[in-house]
Amino acid sequence: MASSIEQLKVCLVGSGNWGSAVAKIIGNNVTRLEGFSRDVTMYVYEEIVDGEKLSEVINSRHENVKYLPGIKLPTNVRAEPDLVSSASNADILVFVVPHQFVPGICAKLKGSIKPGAVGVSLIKGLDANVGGKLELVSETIASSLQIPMSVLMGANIATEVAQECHCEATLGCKNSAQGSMLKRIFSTDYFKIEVVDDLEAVEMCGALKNVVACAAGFADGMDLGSNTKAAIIRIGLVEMMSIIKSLFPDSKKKTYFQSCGVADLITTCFGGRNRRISEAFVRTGKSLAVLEAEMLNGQKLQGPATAQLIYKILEKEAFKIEVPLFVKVYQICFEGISPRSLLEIFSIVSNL
Ligand SMILES: NC(=O)c1ccc[n+]([C@@H]2O[C@H](COP(=O)([O-])OP(=O)(O)OC[C@H]3O[C@@H](n4cnc5c(N)ncnc54)[C@H](O)[C@@H]3O)[C@@H](O)[C@H]2O)c1
Ligand SMILES: O=P(O)(O)OC[C@H](O)CO
Repeated sequence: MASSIEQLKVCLVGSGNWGSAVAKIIGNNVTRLEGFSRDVTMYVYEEIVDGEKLSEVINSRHENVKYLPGIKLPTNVRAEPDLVSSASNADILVFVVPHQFVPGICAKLKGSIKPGAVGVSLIKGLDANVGGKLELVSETIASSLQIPMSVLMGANIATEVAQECHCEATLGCKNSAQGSMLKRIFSTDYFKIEVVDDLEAVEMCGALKNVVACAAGFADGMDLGSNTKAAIIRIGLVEMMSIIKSLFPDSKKKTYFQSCGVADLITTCFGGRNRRISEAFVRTGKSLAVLEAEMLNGQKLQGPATAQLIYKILEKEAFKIEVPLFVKVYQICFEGISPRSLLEIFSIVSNL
């Protein structure tokens, strides 16, 4: 960490829907908190929107018109299309890009990070290392950039957070001083943060709930009703706990009662894009890739890719756990089996 008299500078690596909502929070917080620089940079993957560069639109109108329209960003948040320039003098790096882009971003940032910088990942997804073993996104970033990482996960539909609806989130952090410091930059009177040290379980919850959301969306697409969706959420939670316990035996049960656990699972199965696209997948018969392109306006899906990774890892490790819901979501997304086969999970479910 930088010395206490230095003003800690924050960089958001990412400027999508969630990145922009969090930029609003951090941009406002650093203007009232002691010890932080007012200047916040936000890395923008440059694109042209209605004939203008998105980074220039954000800097002139203080609004991310593509990914978070209708929400004003603080004027001290500066959009920067050059990744290395945006991040190289930051003390706190907030990673908030779809997980698909993490390896490319880390490769570009390697060697350009300020000594003593710390990172926090808001990314809900998983990675695999060169040996094909599961790797947390926070681990990928930590090992690639040689910085300590924390994670922030929770029931946080970005637009609702940006509209200042009451929300909670879980900060997974192994170092209590870093946890307190990070809590300060994210906390507001409408965004409540709880710090826990069960980092791995917090991050895994954030990634795995997207797979359950796909199952919830398939059920919605088949008009199966609320009771069936509740059963899917329950089974999904049991399977999430089973996967997490198998991979991280020291993980704690109480973590599931944090915002990152049950709460995020519920919100994502009702209000998230993974649910929405999965419903459309059943109703229209179009591919997930086509629906992602047609319906998400540049936003990315995380659930199907996470289902695929988990399936491959469980297969490779020959795990002795039963996760029929996770397997069905993978098979529906990638092997062309009928969404109706999801109903088969009800005859083979495991219990807590
Ligand atoms: N949106 C939410 O409600 C929400 C809430 C909590 C967590 N999250 C998580 O936050 C993470 C980021 O999601 P988001 O919603 O901010 O993003 P998003 O899906 O809204 O936007 C996609 C982003 O990716 C960028 N991009 C496209 N191609 C790129 C490339 N090649 N390299 C780098 N960036 C590229 C786009 O410019 C855009 O900023 C995800 O892991 C998501 O699961 C999202
Ligand atoms: O829109 P989703 O499905 O990516 O979910 C958004 C958030 O993760 C909910 O907390």
